[in-house]
Amino acid sequence: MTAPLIALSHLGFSWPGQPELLDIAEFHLNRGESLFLKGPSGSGKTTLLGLLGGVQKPARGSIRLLGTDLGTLSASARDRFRVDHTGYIFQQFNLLPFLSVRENVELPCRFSRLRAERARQRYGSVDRAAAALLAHLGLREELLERRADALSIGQQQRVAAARALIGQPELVIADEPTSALDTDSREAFLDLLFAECRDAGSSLLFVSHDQSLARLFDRSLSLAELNRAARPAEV
Ligand SMILES: Nc1ncnc2c1ncn2[C@@H]1O[C@H](COP(=O)(O)OP(=O)(O)OP(=O)(O)O)[C@@H](O)[C@H]1O
Repeated sequence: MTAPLIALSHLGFSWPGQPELLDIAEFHLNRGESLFLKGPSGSGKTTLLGLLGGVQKPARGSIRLLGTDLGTLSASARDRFRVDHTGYIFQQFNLLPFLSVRENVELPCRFSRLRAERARQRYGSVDRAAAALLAHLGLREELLERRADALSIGQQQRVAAARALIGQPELVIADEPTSALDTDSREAFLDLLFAECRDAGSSLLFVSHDQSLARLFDRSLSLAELNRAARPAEV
């Protein structure tokens, strides 16, 4: 059996001056698995994603990604490790407005040699990788050189997904990426995202309030059930 992609053990975390927010005995995500993580507003979902990406450090316990304990890495090594192995889709997409669509998608390959190399191996060049991913996600080719802020919300979301997927990171993290879309567009976007993650062999960790999407994933989990520090109202 292969080791899980993420293995979290006895994690504790609190923001400065605040009571303990997360107390999680065990959590794992398998290679290639898609997981739906739900929880009410303020329950710590984004904080957990930050810990899994090595943005924050746990006060206790360990988080292993690909067998590496993130807590043993320096801040700069964690940053490198994150960009090599994790793609993010944020709720507000966080595209750089003054860059073109293509430049936004290629950004992770500027910071990660590993992802640039994988993109080249698979598609011949980083440019071609960006164009292919955008085409798979349904974005018309003539939009490639447009500024990112000239796109509709649905189009920006596809650009954000292509940016997360370029260079086949082992983990794709999506934090409420569909909240700005109507129900039909949400499911259509998710179908494309699943197909691309499958193709790249990436695991998908997807956070949302929208319980109706849970049935589309391999597994669904409630943070409140996992988290022993959850307030009773959250469970
Ligand atoms: N950078 C920060 N500094 C201090 N406190 C923070 C920070 N980020 C989050 N918190 C606090 O941690 C708690 C959990 O926030 P978090 O954003 O992780 O929840 P969430 O479940 O993702 O919420 P939402 O669904 O509304 O996005 C909140 O009480 C919040 O105020």
